[in-house]
Amino acid sequence: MSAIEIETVDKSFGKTSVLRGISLSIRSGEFVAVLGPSGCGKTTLLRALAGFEPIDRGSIRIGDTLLSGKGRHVAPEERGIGVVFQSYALWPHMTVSGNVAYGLKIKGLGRGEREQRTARVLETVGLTEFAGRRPAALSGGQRQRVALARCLAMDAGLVLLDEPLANLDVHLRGEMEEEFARFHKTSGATMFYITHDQSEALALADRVAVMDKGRISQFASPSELYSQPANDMVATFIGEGQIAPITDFQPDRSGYGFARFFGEQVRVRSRPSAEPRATARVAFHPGDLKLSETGGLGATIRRITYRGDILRVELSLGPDEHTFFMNVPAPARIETGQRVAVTLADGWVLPDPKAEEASH
Ligand SMILES: Nc1ncnc2c1ncn2[C@@H]1O[C@H](COP(=O)(O)OP(=O)(O)OP(=O)(O)O)[C@@H](O)[C@H]1O
Repeated sequence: MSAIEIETVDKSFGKTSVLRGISLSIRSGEFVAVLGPSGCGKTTLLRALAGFEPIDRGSIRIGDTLLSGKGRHVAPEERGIGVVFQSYALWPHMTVSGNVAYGLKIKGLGRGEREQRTARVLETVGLTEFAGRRPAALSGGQRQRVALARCLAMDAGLVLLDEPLANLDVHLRGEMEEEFARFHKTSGATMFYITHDQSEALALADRVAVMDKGRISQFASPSELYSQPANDMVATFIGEGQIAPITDFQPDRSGYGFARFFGEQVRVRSRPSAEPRATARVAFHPGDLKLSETGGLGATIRRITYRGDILRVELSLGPDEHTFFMNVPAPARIETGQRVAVTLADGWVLPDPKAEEASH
């Protein structure tokens, strides 16, 4: 299976620009999730990759083959791409094995090979005993597995999944996440997984492309998105991130530095290339604020929400009473209205947008 190169793809519907200069290099066998708020263009990108949607500009390649771009548009059925939609798209009148074998028949495979291959992929996805059932007699998760089996049978080196878990209950979602991970491992296929659920994206993907208003905001590993967001959108979208102003930022060129957080000196992380700045902004998560017994910043507890193993605490901080959220391990002896001292244990200094612009 070859790598996928999506280069500066634009797509508009009438006057609405939906994809704006999308570029993504996806490695062979990689599990990539595309994550973003509703309407940001995720499905349109998937449809462009699958060949259901012609693009206005740019190109899409698999290996050396140009699929879309420069006056060329390869038809969906000729792209060798498997697609799993949330609505499953199974034939209701066919059995499970009929659904899996159908594509093979169209491909011109003889009966013997069809049956053999169908039996093999049904075993891979654990559906052998359901081979004779019709889709109506299957659970949502089982239908998903039929759709996956179909991709496997067709030897799809690239599998596109559009919100495949959206119709499933929470329990089944967990099981199917494992199923997708297993499928990825055993098939070696490249996976392109669209979702607006970040826990799904972060749990499954090698790299996540965060989309915002038709652009890629950041394309990075889950841990990099979480701990080194490239901009405000990613910082606040991932992991309940928050942003606060800092002053007197002094980086030390090793990826760390010091700054003043509401006047208190804190240690922060930044890009090693970051320059000193009189004012900057720091991104952090609710778990990065800690209650302190030995001094720190004065804060007032505004609200406490019980979340099982943690308490989610809403605080107001600093002279302007900024609102922030902090996680406190439960149980804890704190109450609404209480004055407490907090410290910022970890934070990431957001890159300077002006410096970014200058470097491009
Ligand atoms: N065929 C179409 N004609 C006109 N506008 C369209 C068409 N398809 C999508 N759009 C518009 O393009 C934008 C992006 O839609 P898209 O379905 O790609 O977003 P999405 O990120 O997948 O959203 P969601 O998570 O809600 O499914 C939306 O504003 C949508 O209304």
